[in-house]
Order: sequence, then C-alpha cells, then structure tokens
Amino acid sequence: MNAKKIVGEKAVDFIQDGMIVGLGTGSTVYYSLLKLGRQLEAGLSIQGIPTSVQTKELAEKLRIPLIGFEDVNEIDLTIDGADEVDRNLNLIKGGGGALVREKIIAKASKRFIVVADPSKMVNTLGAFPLPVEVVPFGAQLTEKHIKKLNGEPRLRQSNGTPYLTDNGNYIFDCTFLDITKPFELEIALNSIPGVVDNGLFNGMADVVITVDNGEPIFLDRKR
Ligand SMILES: O=C(CO)[C@H](O)[C@H](O)COP(=O)(O)O
Repeated sequence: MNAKKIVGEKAVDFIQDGMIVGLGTGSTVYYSLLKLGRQLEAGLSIQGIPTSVQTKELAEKLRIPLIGFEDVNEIDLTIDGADEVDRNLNLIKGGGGALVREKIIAKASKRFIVVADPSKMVNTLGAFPLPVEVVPFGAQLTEKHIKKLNGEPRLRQSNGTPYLTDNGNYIFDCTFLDITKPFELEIALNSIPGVVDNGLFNGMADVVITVDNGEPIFLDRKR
C-alpha cells in the first residue's frame, strides 16, 4: 500500500472546474499533481499557484496552467502535505523548505486540504524538528533567541553549505521536545527579529486526509 499515493490522489476529488488551486510541495502532493495532470488532459480546467520552485517546475512539466499569485485575491482550495498532524489538526510543515510560501498560500485559501500518510499523525507535535526560516543577516543571534525558547536549533545544510530557501533564507530545524502549546510557540518564534516564519500551521487545516486500514479517511477541523 502506498499511503502517500492514496491520500494525494484522494485530495484531487475536492477540485472543481474553474477553481484556482494552491499546489503544495513534497512527495505526497506529487501524487495529487500527477492525478491533476491526468484530469486536465481529460478536460478539467483550473489554474494553479505553486508553493515552491520545485512544484512550479513539476506543474510546468505536467502542463498544469499556472497563474501569478499577484493576479488573484483568493485561492479556492490548496492541497499540501505535512510533516506532523496533531489531534487538533495543528501541523508541522517545512520539511521540504517551502513553509513561508506554503503558509501565505494556505492563509489565502478558502479551503486548506492536508494530505498526510499515517506516519505523520501524532498526539503532540514535536518529534519532527520544527523548521524556522531565518534571514541570513545576524542568523547567529537569531539562533540564540530561539535557544531561549528551549529550542535546539540546527542550521539545515545542503552539500556542506547552508541550505537556502526559495526566498534566499536559512532554515533552523529546531527540536523543542513536546510542543504542548503550539499557538504560543508560533507567536513567540515569529516575534524574534530575523525569523521570517516557522513551520507551525495552527488552526489552518480544514480537512486532513489520511489512511486507515488501507482506505482514505477525512478528519474535519472542529470549529
Ligand atoms: O511542508 C512541506 C514542504 O515544505 C511538505 O508538505 C512536508 O514536508 C511533507 O512532505 P512529504 O509529503 O514529502 O512527506
């Protein structure tokens, strides 16, 4: 069973003709994009807004029509993956480094659909190191402030040099033990000068699609 494929493909059922669709990043959304590409060939018509350069390139390969983010006021639906999902559908995202654009696009969306294989489902966030995107200028000081919040930051590397996001920034992957107060931590991290944003997506997911006994199941956010 390929759980990523099951949930990635299932999410495409939410897409309707004429929609503007936010296209997430990662190996689960990959399956959504493949299926979307097939549906476009069969006559569906949508316009996509990619959350990363990687997704933009894949969408172009699959001939998914794209529209500039500056040309829309609102996105009908966004499909994206997650690194962890807690029982209240709060998320850790950013394992693929796209968290800033992903959060901007999720926030602009009428509906935010998250695709998560069962390994991502947790009681409490925090086993997955929380990605924090940081401006390179003064990053060593920003790191010290993150440590004061009891985080253990590790500068993400790529081929022996600091990994750079699509926005030209660094990422600190931070271990916080259990994240029992995700809303407070999200605000505290984003209050540090130099932090662009962090991978906590609290209260944003409308629906999480995961797998139980080989079948897709839908978890709706309680409002
Ligand atoms: O947040 C993300 C990228 O920034 C991804 O959605 C997250 O890392 C999940 O990826 P995958 O579907 O490959 O497990």
